[in-house]
Amino acid sequence: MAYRNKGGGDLDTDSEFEEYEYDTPTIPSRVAFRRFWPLTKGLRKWLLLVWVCTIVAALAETEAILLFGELTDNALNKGSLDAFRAPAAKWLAVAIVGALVAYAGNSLAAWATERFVMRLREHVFDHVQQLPPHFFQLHRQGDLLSRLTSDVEAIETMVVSGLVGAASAGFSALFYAAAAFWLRWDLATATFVLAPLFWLAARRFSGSIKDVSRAGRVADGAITSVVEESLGNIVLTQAYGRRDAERRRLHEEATAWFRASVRSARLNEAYEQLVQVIETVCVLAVIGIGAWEISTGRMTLGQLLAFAAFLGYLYPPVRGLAQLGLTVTAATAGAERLIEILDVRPSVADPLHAADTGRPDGAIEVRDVSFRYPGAERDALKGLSFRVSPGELVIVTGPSGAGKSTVSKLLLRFYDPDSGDVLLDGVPLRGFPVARLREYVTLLPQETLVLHDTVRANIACGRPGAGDRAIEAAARAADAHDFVVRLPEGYDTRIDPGTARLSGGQLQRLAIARAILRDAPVLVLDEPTTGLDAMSARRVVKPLRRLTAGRTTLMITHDLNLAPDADRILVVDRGRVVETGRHDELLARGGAYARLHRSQNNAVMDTGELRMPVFAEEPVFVEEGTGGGGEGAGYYGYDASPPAPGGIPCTPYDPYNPYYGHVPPAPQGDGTWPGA
Ligand SMILES: Nc1ncnc2c1ncn2[C@@H]1O[C@H](COP(=O)(O)OP(=O)(O)OP(=O)(O)O)[C@@H](O)[C@H]1O
Repeated sequence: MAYRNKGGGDLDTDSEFEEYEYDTPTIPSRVAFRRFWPLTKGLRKWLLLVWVCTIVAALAETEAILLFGELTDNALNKGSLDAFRAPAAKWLAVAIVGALVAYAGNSLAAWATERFVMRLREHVFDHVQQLPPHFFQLHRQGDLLSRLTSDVEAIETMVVSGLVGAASAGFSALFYAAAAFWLRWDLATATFVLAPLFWLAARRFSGSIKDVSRAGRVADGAITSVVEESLGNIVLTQAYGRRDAERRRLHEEATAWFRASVRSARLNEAYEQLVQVIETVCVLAVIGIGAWEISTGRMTLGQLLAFAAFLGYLYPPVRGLAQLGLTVTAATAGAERLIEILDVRPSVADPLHAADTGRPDGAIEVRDVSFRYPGAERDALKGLSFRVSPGELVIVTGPSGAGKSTVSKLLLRFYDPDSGDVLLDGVPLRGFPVARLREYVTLLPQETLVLHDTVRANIACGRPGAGDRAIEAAARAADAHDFVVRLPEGYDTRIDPGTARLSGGQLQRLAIARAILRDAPVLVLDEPTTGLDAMSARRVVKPLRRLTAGRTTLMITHDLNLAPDADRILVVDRGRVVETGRHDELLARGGAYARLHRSQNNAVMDTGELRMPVFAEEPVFVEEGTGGGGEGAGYYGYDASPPAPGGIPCTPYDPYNPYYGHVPPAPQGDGTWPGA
């Protein structure tokens, strides 16, 4: 698969990387057919039956035309009603049989092709779902949508026209031609000499039609992308007055589509008109030769009319066959786009012999792992090594782009390392079937993923088949039950990915409930508090602690407020672990972690109120030495627990308490917090 840089030049920055897109390979129609042929398994017998029906229907029409010749010569020419009855009855019977068979054949053809299209859609969809994350960064979502919808429909056209239309046109042309030869071989030969003209005309147009169809499909994908991206970013569009810019973007893609559509219509029309002219030449040739034959008495008028009728019937299938080439060629442009996707291989595969481990304890070892994203120029991880014991909570932190999220992708086996190994309970992850591994390792991603379904289904997707009690228990443990029951339909309230019904923090608590229900021995939390305001972040801390208790947890975070809770902290930089230890050890060491911590704290302490709880829990004044509220010397804290014996009075540990670890300031005269 070739990468193409829209701007040209070498691939060197990430943003440039995003600009890359795949070049759709061009393939001949027969290769496209061969590629999708296996999907017709089980349907082929029905296709054969469709063909039988087509043959019978074409035979019936041929017979009807012969009866028309007979009627002309015997009944019309002689003006005899007696000579009319028998052929007329026969014609009617043949027409009824032909109609019934054609109806049955066409209905069966529709059933078989729609079934095929359904299979194809599911096949492509299923395939896309296994593709690695970078594939989705390289393809715009709108383009993928258009491939899964309109390009699949193009294959439908290919199948309907290719398998059913070709058979129908082919058999009809064959029978009408045979009948025409049977009637008058010399006349038939004279007219068929002109038949290759149809084929030549189709050939002349097919290349251009394919090009223009391909351009149309690409433009169609681009339009869907622009619309989809624009609707997804509607707030940005409206708030920053980007309507004109968005309109221009749509206009550019729509112009490409407009050009392709107009050109396609012009090409098709030109082809149609050329074929009309060829047909007229053929008809004139037949009438000329026929007139001469009748004048010499070698042919009756009935024969000439029947012959002309055959030609009249013959041209549509012959034209159809030539046109069909064009239709199939155009549809192949859609097939190419699907094949391009089907050719992308998932980055990981199930092992031939799966490890038979049972539920693991959750010991993780990352052993000298190096990894580079496909198409990237730099390693994301370089010789990364660390271990996590069962039940440990390890925080992975470090500067942006250090490789933290890449670790989570390797742990869930979105990718396998290029060298080194990731092991779970001593077994390399490659030894686990992907589905089983993901039962053992649960990811809580940064963005909260919501299904278009009820709250209940959104929690239950952590463990399909979970009962209502288990769902409710998980929701309670995630501190979600109270707000869920206040929703209009409680657990049956429908939510969707863009829901405004629930806040970011509430959605995060639903995600925690889902992870609690999944009950995996290993958890990977990717920035669990990022994107949440201080209040919401504070509210997910308790549920997070319940979730991580007793599980091996790798928490990827920039939020060092959570760090004192961790058994160990790994500081990752440029794909390697540069420091490891507990929060206080690392602070005392004064290295990379201390710098990160300082920069974060400076940023936060500058404003102070960022970490100030606004209304959730009233700070209480704790009298020194008594542990109770009251007047006199003491400190402000979030609960009434006594200060550390002999130490500086300070609030009990709470990552979101602005005065945690500091001597609290004196209350102001009006009872408010200083700086509030
Ligand atoms: N799909 C991708 N293709 C190519 N390079 C990638 C891809 N995803 C990430 N990278 C690169 O790999 C490196 C590590 O990325 P990663 O997302 O793991 O960093 P991170 O530490 O999680 O950063 P952040 O804290 O900003 O999320 C970065 O240089 C990034 O640009």
